[in-house]
Amino acid sequence: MNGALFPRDRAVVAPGAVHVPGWLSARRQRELVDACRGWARGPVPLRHTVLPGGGVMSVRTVCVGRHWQPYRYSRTADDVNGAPVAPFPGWLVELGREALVEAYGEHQGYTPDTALINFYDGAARMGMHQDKEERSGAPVVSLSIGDACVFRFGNTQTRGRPYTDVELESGDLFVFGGPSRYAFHGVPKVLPATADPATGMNSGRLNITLRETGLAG
Ligand SMILES: O=C(O)CCC(=O)C(=O)O
Ligand SMILES: [Fe+2]
Repeated sequence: MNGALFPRDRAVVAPGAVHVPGWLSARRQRELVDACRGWARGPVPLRHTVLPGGGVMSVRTVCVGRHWQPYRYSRTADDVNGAPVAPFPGWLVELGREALVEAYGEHQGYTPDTALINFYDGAARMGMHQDKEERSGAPVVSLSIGDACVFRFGNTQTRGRPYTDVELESGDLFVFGGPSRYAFHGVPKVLPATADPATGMNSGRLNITLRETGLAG
């Protein structure tokens, strides 16, 4: 938060992985929360993704642009209600570009076409995984709003160590690209009741990741 007692420093967590604390203003956070609430109302509802082995993710997700299900993208939410997903708005492309300029000093024509919007309650978490359904090697832009969490950012080889635990707070930007694009990462813990209601999130954590899928059509 901008009014934090101890300002947190920007950090390069690994080559190509940049954490920018407090990047989103309170107003932008509220706008994003409103937009995400709208997408959660439809045409595809928030859902707990079911994994091929039968496991159910504790996070609830809705997608924009393309729908993600393990482990592919489609234009329709085939494992939810079959509806076409909401279109990816131009302002979110611009936000992604601004994020890359902030992280790397340039955006190199970044054109994200898909967002995964994850809602975490206090007990939700996300296991270590790679984002690798995209054909494009462009960076992933991650925005966090609401309750803080522990974000674990690892290496490209294994789910385990070495990794770095980063506390992501409301308004934080995290970008991973280049040599870190396919690093394993996850959310071992949400820190309940740390959200400032002024961000529009009374409880829980909202995370938005922007991706360039590189898929045609
Ligand atoms: O919630 C986060 O910070 C990470 C989300 C994530 O890794 C994903 O949606 O693939
Ligand atoms: Fe991910």
